Amino acid sequence: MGTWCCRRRCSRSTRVRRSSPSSKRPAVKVALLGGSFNPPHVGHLMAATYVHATQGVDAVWLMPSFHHPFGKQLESFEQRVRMCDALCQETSGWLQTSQVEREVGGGGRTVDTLAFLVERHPDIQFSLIIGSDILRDLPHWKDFDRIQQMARVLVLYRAGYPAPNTVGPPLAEVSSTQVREQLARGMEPSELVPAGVLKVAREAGLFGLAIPRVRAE
Ligand SMILES: Nc1ncnc2c1ncn2[C@@H]1O[C@H](COP(=O)(O)OP(=O)(O)OP(=O)(O)O)[C@@H](O)[C@H]1O
Ligand SMILES: O=C(O)c1ccc[n+]([C@@H]2O[C@H](COP(=O)([O-])O)[C@@H](O)[C@H]2O)c1
Repeated sequence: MGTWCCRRRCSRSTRVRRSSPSSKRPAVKVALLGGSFNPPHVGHLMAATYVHATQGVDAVWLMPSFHHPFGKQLESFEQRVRMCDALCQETSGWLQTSQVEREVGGGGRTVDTLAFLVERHPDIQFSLIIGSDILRDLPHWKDFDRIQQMARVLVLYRAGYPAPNTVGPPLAEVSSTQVREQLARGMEPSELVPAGVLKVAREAGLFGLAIPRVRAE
């Protein structure tokens, strides 16, 4: 019986268990939450927590975009991965960061990422989480029909974006845009972003923040 997680060199102790072909274990269930994560915030954490708590999944993987399909200008992939890792530290280990979009390359289309993951992990059943704000963009997504064949799509009710057939109650009214705006005004968005995520952003001077000076002895 091996263990598996979304990153080859995962340091977390709570990895997703993989069932061997001979065992009768049910398939491992993983929900994917793709996004810019520029930066990750408590809305992402609440969305992932809600799905983990109610939708019968073993793990949730944050999938930061490597190339954003609509060309959004973002902080570097490496720094967004570091911030996602810091968000994952808020959980017992069921939330993990996947760097799969770097591996897949191309235009960052979700259908391509999902096809890659389905082929790589035939023993995992995937769900795809999207917030209800995304519904208006779906006509511009590549092959959304094929996505629905490969994964159960969970549309969460993002506060401010009511839509039919969403799952669950309205989630937090918070966005990365709001966080970036607060940082630009010199405010501390400590109620919107976990402290560990803010620490990464400050130390790396992301979002126009001044890098803290190290005082010489
Ligand atoms: N507060 C929230 N409630 C529910 N879903 C959310 C929330 N914030 C983000 N999401 C969902 O998480 C995914 C990734 O979102 P993303 O990283 O683009 O964050 P964002 O806050 O929308 O960013 P930005 O303000 O930069 O557009 C999307 O499916 C989005 O709908
Ligand atoms: O597949 C597509 O065509 C597609 C088009 C736009 C966005 N997406 C994905 O949707 C997720 C959320 O995007 P965003 O812009 O809200 O950060 C992220 O994983 C994107 O890669 C996917």
